[in-house]
Amino acid sequence: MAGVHSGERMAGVFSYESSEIDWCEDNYRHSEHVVESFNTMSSFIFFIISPIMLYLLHPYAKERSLAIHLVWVMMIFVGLFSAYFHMTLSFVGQMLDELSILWVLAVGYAVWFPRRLFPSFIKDSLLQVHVDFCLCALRRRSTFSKLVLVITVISSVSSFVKPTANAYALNCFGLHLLYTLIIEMKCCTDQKALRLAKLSIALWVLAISCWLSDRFGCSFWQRINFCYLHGFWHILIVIAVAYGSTLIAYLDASYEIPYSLPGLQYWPCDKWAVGLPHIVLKGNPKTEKRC
Ligand SMILES: CCCCCCCC/C=C\CCCCCCCC(=O)N[C@@H](CO)[C@H](O)/C=C/CCCCCCCCCCCCC
Ligand SMILES: [Ca+2]
Ligand SMILES: [Zn+2]
Repeated sequence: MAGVHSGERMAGVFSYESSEIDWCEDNYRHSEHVVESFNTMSSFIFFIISPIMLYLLHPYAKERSLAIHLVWVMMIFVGLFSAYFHMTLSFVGQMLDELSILWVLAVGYAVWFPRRLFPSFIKDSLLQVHVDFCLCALRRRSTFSKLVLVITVISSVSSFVKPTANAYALNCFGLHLLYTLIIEMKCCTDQKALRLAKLSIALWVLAISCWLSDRFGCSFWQRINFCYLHGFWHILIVIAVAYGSTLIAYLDASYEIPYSLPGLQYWPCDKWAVGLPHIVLKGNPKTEKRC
C-alpha cells in the first residue's frame, strides 16, 4: 500500500499544474497541452543566444580556459527546463528550472569571480609557500571553486525545503552579481566597458521589473489584457546575461591574460548601436607567457 502511495506521489510531481507557482499568463489559452504558450515560446530565446555566445567567446575561452564554455552550454539547459516548466507548470519543471539557474550561477562564479575579491582565508592561504605566481593563482581559483561547489550542493538540497522561496533566493545571487560588477567598475576608465556596464544594468533592471510586475501586479495586467511580462523577462534576462557576463569576462581577461590585449566588440557589426558583445584578442598569445 505504501508503495502505491509513493508511486502516486512520484507521478504527482510530474503532473500538470503540480507546482505552487502560476505566472500571470492565461493557462491553456492556445493549446490544451501547453499551459502557458507565450512563456514557453519565449524560453526558446536561450537556444538562439547561447550558441552565438559560445561561438563569440571561443577565442577568449581557448586562451583562458575551456571551462568558460560551460556557462553557455548550461544556459541551453536553462532554456530547455524553462520551456518544460511553463509547458506543464509541474513541480519537477519548477525544480529543474531553478536548479539549472543555480548551477549556471555557480559555474559563472567559479570561472569568473575576480581573484582579488576572494575571501581572505583563500587569498592568505598560499602566502607562506613560495610557489610560482601562476600556479598560486590557479590553486586559489581551484580552492574558491571547491567552496562554490559546497555552497551550491547545500543550496540545491535546501531548495526542496521551501520551493516557493527559491526564485527570490536566486534573485539575491543576481543582486550580489550586480554589486560585484559595480565594485569592479568603480576604478574602470575604459569607455567601452563603462557603456557595456550601463547597458547590462539597464537591461537587468528592466528584466527584473517585468518579473516582479508579473508576480505582484497580475490583476492590473489582466485588466488591460496584457499578461506577457514573464515572457519578456525571459528575453531581457538572457540578453542582460550576455552583456553582463561578457563584461565580467573582459575584466577577467584584462587581469589574467593582459598579454593577449583583450578588446570589446559587437556582433554582427561593431558600428551598430545594438548587437552581442564579445572579446577580441589583439595580442599574439603564442609568443607570450601563459598562466
Ligand atoms: C562573477 C559571476 C558571473 C556570473 C555569470 C552569469 C551567469 C548567468 C546566471 C544566471 C542565468 C539567469 C537565467 C534566467 C533564467 C530564466 C528562467 C526563468 O524565468 N525562471 C523563472 C521561472 O520561470 C524563475 O522564477 C526565475 C528566477 C530568478 C532567477 C534569477 C537569476 C539571476 C540572474 C542574474 C543575472 C545577472 C545579469 C547581469 C547583469 C548585470
Ligand atoms: Ca498562468
Ligand atoms: Zn520563466
